[in-house]
Amino acid sequence: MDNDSEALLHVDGLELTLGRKHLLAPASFTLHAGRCVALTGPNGSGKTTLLRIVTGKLQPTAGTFRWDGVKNTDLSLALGSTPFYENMTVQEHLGLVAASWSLEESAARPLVEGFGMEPILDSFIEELSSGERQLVSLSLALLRPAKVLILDEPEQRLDTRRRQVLATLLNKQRELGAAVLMASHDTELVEAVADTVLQL
Ligand SMILES: Nc1ncnc2c1ncn2[C@@H]1O[C@H](COP(=O)(O)OP(=O)(O)OP(=O)(O)O)[C@@H](O)[C@H]1O
Repeated sequence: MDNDSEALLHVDGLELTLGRKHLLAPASFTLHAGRCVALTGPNGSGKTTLLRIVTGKLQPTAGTFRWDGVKNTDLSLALGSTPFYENMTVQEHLGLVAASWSLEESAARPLVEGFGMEPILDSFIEELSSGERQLVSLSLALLRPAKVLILDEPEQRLDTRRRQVLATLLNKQRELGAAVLMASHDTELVEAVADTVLQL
C-alpha cells in the first residue's frame, strides 16, 4: 500500500477544551483510502471525542478537519449506538441493510460465518448477549458499502477468536479500498490492522 493513496480525511490540530478541561488534546493525522488509523490511549484521553468531532456530532474548540470526496453516506459508523429494531430478528436486520444497499442477500454470509452468528440469526436483539449484539452491530457496519469505516472500540465484548476474525474482516475491507478509523484498547487488533497509531 503506498503513501500516495487518496487522502480522504485531513485532521489538523483538532482540539476540544471545556473550561480548563481537555477533552481532546491537539491531534493531527491524515487518513488515506485503503489504510487504517488507530486511536489509542488511556480511558478519557479523547478517542471517542475525536470520532464524534469528525462525524459532525461535536464541535471542536480549535483545529480543523476536512473530508475530501467523502459524503456522509460514504461513512459507515459503529460508535456504540446502533439503532436496532425491537421486532426484527438478526437475519432481518442484515436483510434490511442488504436491501437498502441493493446487495445480494448472500452478501452477509462471510460475516455470519466468520463471526459464527448462525445460531442467533432468528433471535430478536433483546434476546442477545452484549457480545452478540456487538457482533450484529459490527456486521451491519461492515456489510454496507463504505469509503470509510469509523469504529469505536470494535473489540469490545468480543472473545479472542472473534477479535481475530474482526481483524481479518477489517483488512479485507482495506484491501477493497476502504479506510478505517478506529479507537481501540486492543494492541493485537491495532497491530494487525493499523498503519498509523495515534496515541492520545
Ligand atoms: N459530555 C461530556 N461533558 C464533559 N466531559 C465529557 C463529556 N463526554 C466526555 N467527556 C470527557 O472527555 C474526556 C474524553 O472522553 P472520551 O470519551 O473521548 O475518551 P476515550 O479516550 O474515548 O475513553 P475510553 O477509552 O474510556 O472510551 C474524558 O475526560 C471525559 O470525562
